Amino acid sequence: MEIIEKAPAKINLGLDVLYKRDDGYHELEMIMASVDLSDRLILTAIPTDDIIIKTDNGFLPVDRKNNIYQAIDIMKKTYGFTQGVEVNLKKNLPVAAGLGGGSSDAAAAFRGVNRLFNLGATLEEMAKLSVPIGTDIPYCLYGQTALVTGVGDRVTPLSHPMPQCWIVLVKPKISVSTPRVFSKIQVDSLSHPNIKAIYHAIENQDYQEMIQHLGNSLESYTMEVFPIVKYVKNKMLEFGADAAVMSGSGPTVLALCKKRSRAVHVANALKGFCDEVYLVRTLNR
Ligand SMILES: C[C@@](CO)(OP(=O)(O)O)[C@H](O)COP(=O)(O)OP(=O)(O)OC[C@H]1O[C@@H](n2ccc(N)nc2=O)[C@H](O)[C@@H]1O
Ligand SMILES: Nc1ncnc2c1ncn2[C@@H]1O[C@H](COP(=O)(O)OP(=O)(O)O)[C@@H](O)[C@H]1O
Repeated sequence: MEIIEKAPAKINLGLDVLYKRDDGYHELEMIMASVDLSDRLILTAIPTDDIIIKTDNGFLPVDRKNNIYQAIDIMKKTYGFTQGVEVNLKKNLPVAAGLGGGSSDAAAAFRGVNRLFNLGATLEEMAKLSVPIGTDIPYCLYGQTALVTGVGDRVTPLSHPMPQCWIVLVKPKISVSTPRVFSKIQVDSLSHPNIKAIYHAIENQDYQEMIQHLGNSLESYTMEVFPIVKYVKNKMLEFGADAAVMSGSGPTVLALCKKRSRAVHVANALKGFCDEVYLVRTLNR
């Protein structure tokens, strides 16, 4: 039997870093959503007690350094199934992009193993198990527009998905290390977006109000170190995006457009500057 799971990219419409916690992590307040650009995992039970990962992306680790491996391993240790698992990973998401590619793959592995062996694990149980692997995984397990707080472990789905729109994702040809960004920021010097305003705009399904408040505390650091990220954001606005904001720790910048024709125009214009340009839709959930 094989199980197919999609691993959609996550975006941060709002990301506020509140303070550094005693455990060394940062307290965050975020509004996150998912888009229709996904990795695909095919999970198959195997008789030997192994976790085997095969992927079309030759740059990814396929051992316990892969988030998928860690997710399956912790589920095996927690729920005690004896069979092994083979995972075929079709990698469509850019790596180290700020789109939660590894985290979403891990979330898909949690869901897939749960289904493959009928473990009966709840979302809450899997989210709790997932935090040591990656603080973005709890959101990816829920996969719907949500207020996310704590280190990323407290997920509160909103009663409405973010208003439908077209999104242009542009990933400059650089990789940004999330741990490095968090180790370098000075919380006192960060900007702080109004997360509550984004939250209420989405609850009111008010696209025009929502786009007024998008923001990301981590932009200032990533843009200072990688000016190309600021350049991409400015070009998106210059070519007519309704709004633009960096996703996560970057380097991907996302542009929101209500009209498809405008999104196509922005995407085509940005292809003149970056290779990795994706025209996507919000997942309506
Ligand atoms: C910044 C965000 C925003 O959605 O996404 P990305 O940019 O990674 O996509 C996330 O908070 C990232 O989630 P994730 O990529 O899973 O990070 P993790 O591997 O858990 O953490 C990497 C390192 O970042 C720092 N970290 C992470 C989360 C947090 N709330 N405070 C932190 O200080 C810690 O040093 C941690 O060791
Ligand atoms: N299944 C996976 N997909 C992508 N990256 C992975 C995966 N497993 C482990 N990694 C590692 O995680 C790091 C980037 O994770 P990723 O989630 O793509 O970044 P981001 O959270 O910024 O989107 C890379 O160093 C990559 O080697």
